[in-house]
Amino acid sequence: MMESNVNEINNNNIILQQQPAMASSIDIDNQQQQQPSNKWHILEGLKNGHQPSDKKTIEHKPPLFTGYILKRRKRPLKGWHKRYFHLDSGILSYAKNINDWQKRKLHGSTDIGLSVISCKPSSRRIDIDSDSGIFHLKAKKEDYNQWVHALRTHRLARQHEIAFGSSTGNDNHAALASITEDSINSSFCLQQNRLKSPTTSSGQSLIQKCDKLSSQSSLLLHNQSNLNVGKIQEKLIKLSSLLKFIETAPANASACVPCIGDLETYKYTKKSSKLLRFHLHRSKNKNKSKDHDQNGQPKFSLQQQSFLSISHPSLTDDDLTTAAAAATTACDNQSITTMTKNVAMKDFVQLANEINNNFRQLLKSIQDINYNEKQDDDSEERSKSIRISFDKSTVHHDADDDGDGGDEDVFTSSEQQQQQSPYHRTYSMDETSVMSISEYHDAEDNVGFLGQPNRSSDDYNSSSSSASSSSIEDEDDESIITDFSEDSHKQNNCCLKSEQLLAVKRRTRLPSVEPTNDISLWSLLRKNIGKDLSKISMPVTINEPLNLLQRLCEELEYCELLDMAAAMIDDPCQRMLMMAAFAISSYSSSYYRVGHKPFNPLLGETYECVRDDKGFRFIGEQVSHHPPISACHADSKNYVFWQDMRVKTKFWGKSMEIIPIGTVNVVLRPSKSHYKWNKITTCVHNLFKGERYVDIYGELTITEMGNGLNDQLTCKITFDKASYWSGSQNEIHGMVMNSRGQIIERIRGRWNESVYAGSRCIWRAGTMPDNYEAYYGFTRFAIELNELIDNEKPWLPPTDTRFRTDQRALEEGDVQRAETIKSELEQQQRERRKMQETNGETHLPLWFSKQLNGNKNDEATDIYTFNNQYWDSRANHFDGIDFVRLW
Ligand SMILES: CC(C)CCC[C@@H](C)[C@H]1CC[C@H]2[C@@H]3CC=C4C[C@@H](O)CC[C@]4(C)[C@H]3CC[C@]12C
Repeated sequence: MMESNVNEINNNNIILQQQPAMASSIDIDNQQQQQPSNKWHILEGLKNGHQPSDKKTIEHKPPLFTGYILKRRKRPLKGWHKRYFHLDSGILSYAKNINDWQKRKLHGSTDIGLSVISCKPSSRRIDIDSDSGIFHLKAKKEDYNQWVHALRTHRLARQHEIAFGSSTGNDNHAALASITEDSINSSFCLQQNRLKSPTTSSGQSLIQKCDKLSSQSSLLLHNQSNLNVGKIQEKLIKLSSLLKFIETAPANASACVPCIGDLETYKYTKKSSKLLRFHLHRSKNKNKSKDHDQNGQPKFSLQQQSFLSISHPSLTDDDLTTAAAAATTACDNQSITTMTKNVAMKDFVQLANEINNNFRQLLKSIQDINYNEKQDDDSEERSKSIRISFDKSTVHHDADDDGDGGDEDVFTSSEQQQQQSPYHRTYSMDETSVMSISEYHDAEDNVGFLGQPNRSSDDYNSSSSSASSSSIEDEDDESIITDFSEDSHKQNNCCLKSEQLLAVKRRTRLPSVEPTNDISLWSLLRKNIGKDLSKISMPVTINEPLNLLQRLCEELEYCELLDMAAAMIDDPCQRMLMMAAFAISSYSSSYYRVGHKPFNPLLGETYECVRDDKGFRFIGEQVSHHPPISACHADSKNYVFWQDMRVKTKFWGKSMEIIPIGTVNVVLRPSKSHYKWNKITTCVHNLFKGERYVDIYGELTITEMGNGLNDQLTCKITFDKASYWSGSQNEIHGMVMNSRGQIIERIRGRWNESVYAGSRCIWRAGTMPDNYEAYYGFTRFAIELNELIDNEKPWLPPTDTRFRTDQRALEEGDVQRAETIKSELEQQQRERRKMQETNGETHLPLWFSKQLNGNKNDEATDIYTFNNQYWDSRANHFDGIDFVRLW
């Protein structure tokens, strides 16, 4: 039922007709109880026929409900803690305990009318996917049913309130009076904030200002308790109440009538709107005309309806009808409401002005405090003697590097390092910041060189054969390091000494713009709440024309940072900073890439990427199918990089969490230091409606081993969850610690923009190419990854992704062909798997070997290491290799 309705919406067939009243909320409870208890299911939202007069169905003011629930800690895998939750008027807020709640020390709060709630009775889990994040909750046995019931009734009442407003003007006043402090945090504000609607009217900008102010105030309340902010808080509560009232009351006489007409507009815009065809990007003013009427006034009523319908997929097209009908009825009370609303708006403006002035004063005091603190910091920093010994302007490397590196330990001084460096070009960047090299290419013609495919195989043999002989038998990290150090001079030759260097002009745009996507993501995902999605076959239009192996290679976009780190032989701390910047930079491309997912590589698929201009060669292979695991290895004169990764994907109702499991390894050849770090979680919010955005959170810890010194450094980087409270997004902060736990450097920044160590910018993301929104949000480097260069073709194995036909068809914009081929290829893969199973065979990767971790049940911790045979074999045209035919 739900599905068909959603489909109808997606097919633009909104049926404007009344439906008979649905079951009461108690019936819905019963329905819910009939669901299998060991499965996740979603609490149904406002249903057909839930009309304002339908008093039986909607409890207008469900009773306050409070109590303790276990809440999963924000950092993944860190257990549960007991928290006090308070559910009033559809707003769920929580604090550490009841005392804190009474003192208003809230940890968070959300409007559950705007959330998707899913439950799993067998484990008493309740997950709330809200605009302020996902709450994973677990109730006590005796409380579970009551919580579910309370959440359901509050949610219905709240949705009802949002859709229809309170039934009379008086009710609105009552609601206004009864709004408690926590409604300050209501995601009503959050929603405004997230949607970042264009500010065309003064009212709208005030609303945004109010959002900002209330978040700032909460920060101040937490951090500057000695400042007199009580009064401001009071005013903010009032302001927030007014805002809520203004928002929920019908906008004006003309806004009432077009509600139904707007549904038509909605149908139309749905097809054309970039937002709704799941092509998402961060531009803020795109849908200006759609969100505003001719006079530039925001279409509040329409926004609310369409928001409800998509954000709450459980609301059907009929609900829209009902909402529209209710809005029309509300016109009868028009004059009363409009009058009250005008008064409220005046009050709002006055109050906002007062608060503005108050904040100015506060801001000034804080600036004074900050200024004093900064003075202290600066003097401390000046006194620090450790400085980057290497000067960015000295990274001028000559192209005539013969790379034969006769000496064992060639990297003993930074001067020598410069001579040995792989660069065939000169950096001309400001400060130490690193931009995408691809971007640099754009500016300077012919600066990139591709290793000639028919280079002498000796170049490779010398490096990899020796490595392979030792690394296969070496199991522990230490021995791997020894291995690298021993052949480091040989590895220096790896892909840089080419007899004939060929200037390659790489492409700067994809062959075709991304296709429009009108599939119903919701109908695909709704049955899979809480599940790992790797097994679901998705339509090809959800994909971008890159696969996961290529995305792993994309993590090397800012590999210059590794070269810089390698150059800092004598400065472990600065080296660690560069490693940190590199680890952070690998997430930056995700910012514009929320609209699509990469292709899942087929089992045995490989991807190589030889980049002489960047100084590395990369090889990746899909080594396991269930679970899907990708392994990769890259080496350069300065470093070796490898990782294996499996991705767990969880869908929570409105958002999707992507949890990569695996460890990234980098060995810097000159200092022989080995760095390891974990991966962190990516979450795509607003999958169905609103501005889809990606949040990356968790703690990334880089450890250094084997630098030959006793004092081994650790760098802890925290990727903060986007927070309404602090108004922050994409922020990271971290510190480098010595083995005694003393902090020796701090970093901060944003994973999508830049990283600073003190006031020094150590990395900055490259600018995006023109018109990137129409091209999957690809960076310049990403555009280059799937390009099949003629000279390379004869050297690639048949399993190389660049020969994959469905991906190529998608890249060329031929969606239908891509779709047909994709399902054929997946079908063939299933058949191969079946065959293997019946023959009792197991798949063995060609280029990586599995090291069992000893725990049979935990495949996630199996490690795949490079067997060092790929490049040798490639030089011999993969002679004797029996490739699976993948396409
Ligand atoms: C339904 C669709 C549209 C949702 C889109 C999901 C996208 C955003 C997901 C699917 C697979 C994900 C990627 C899987 C693996 C990695 C490698 C990791 O080291 C960095 C994050 C990164 C690169 C993820 C980024 C986000 C990602 C691309």
